Amino acid sequence: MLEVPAAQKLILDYISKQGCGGQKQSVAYREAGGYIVAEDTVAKDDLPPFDASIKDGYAVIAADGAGKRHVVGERSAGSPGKGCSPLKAGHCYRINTGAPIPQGADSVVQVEDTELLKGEKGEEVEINILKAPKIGQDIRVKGIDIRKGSTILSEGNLIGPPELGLLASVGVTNVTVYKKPVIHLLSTGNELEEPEAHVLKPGCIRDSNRSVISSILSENGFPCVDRGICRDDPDLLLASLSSNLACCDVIISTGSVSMGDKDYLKEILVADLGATIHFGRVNMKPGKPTTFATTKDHKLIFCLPGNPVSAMVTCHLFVLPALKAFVRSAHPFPSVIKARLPSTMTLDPERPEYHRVSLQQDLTGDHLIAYSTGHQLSSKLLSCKACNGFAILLKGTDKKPKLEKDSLVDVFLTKYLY
Ligand SMILES: Nc1nc2c(c(=O)[nH]1)N[C@H]1C(S)=C(S)[C@@H](COP(=O)(O)OP(=O)(O)OC[C@H]3O[C@@H](n4cnc5c(N)ncnc54)[C@H](O)[C@@H]3O)O[C@H]1N2
Ligand code: MOO
Repeated sequence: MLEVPAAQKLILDYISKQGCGGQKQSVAYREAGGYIVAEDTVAKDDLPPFDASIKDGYAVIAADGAGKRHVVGERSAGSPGKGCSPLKAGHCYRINTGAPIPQGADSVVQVEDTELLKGEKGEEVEINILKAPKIGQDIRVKGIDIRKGSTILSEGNLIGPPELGLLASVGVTNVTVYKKPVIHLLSTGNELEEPEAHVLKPGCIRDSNRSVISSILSENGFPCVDRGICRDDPDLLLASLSSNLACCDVIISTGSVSMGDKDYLKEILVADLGATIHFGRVNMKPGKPTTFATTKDHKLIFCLPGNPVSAMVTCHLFVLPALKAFVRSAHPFPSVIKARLPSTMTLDPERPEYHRVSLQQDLTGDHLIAYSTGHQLSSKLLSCKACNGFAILLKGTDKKPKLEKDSLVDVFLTKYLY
């Protein structure tokens, strides 16, 4: 039975050795959120494209020093404003934040450092500058934020909100990214019904795994195709797997991988589809029966355990890193941080455990506090509610059956902390 890090390494090694993924495509920048940049992207224009005022105030000639100025025009953002002659000594323009600096001006004085001396018909005529201005004061020079031709996004960058804003601000409306895998998701089990089932048939339960997994994937920028529920019937399973494999890069299934007499998946994968099973058991709780297989044409197949918590945990630990490696993310694994236990925690005597925790700030201490989400039964999805990480706990031994209060543990982050 493989340990979790060895299983993770095996998956990523396979993806990199067999060259799974890594194909490039051009996408409209409005659709590019969640993609990984495949080619360095350069700015088409300077930002700002002209010298601009940082303050609402007056554009002046610094050498004129403090004292009186005649107001000869105005400049507002996005419009030419009034007056267009180059600024002369003793004159100034009224200017707004973001407006172009008029020709001849070399400094901006914020309105708070001036006083109005004379106005006529609602127009300013003369002002007094209270403090001698410095050259360049409150001017955002052309290209200071981004230089035309400079690299704004590099290969490997994840496109999120600021990256989209960068593309927008320099007019790059198409970007080359790594293609996302086509992912097909299915549940297996005779007992499963759709969540909409009003009254459950005897012995049946509602399918929650597809909802959880498709949501984890989409939260991480990977849409998937929902292929519904497949019954525990070898012919149906084979037909479903074959038709899915014909048009996807990755299959994620849940259920049917343990030791039951209806757990047909592994057998079908090997005997009927000629797939290779790289591992079929992992030394972890939950998630022991997690199975990773590949076809001859290098499609990835993740058969996750049916138990809802096991499916969720293994999706985070194995599927997401694989999908991120497929799109050449520089960071396929989420961060692991140290957190403090607020109370004693009993260790599982059989397997290393990925214990669901809710990380919370401790205003007095130097670490986050990892509160257990309660009973850790593999079926109990309530133990995943408000969980933002998994505490990685070693198997308990006679010598060390539990961790003491205040112990520091490694926590695998599954969500950003707000
Ligand atoms: N003899 C053994 N039995 C089991 C072992 C073992 O080592 N030896 N391992 C156990 C562990 S650990 C797990 S985890 C489960 C996983 O089994 P399967 O992957 O074959 O999953 P199923 O048997 O189909 O389902 C398990 C459980 O989860 C419920 N389920 C399944 N699919 C869904 C779904 N889409 N939504 C909600 N709930 C689902 C299902 O009804 C079962 O209760 O095997 C143990 N057995
Ligand atoms: O491995 Mo199972 O996921 O413990 O219930």
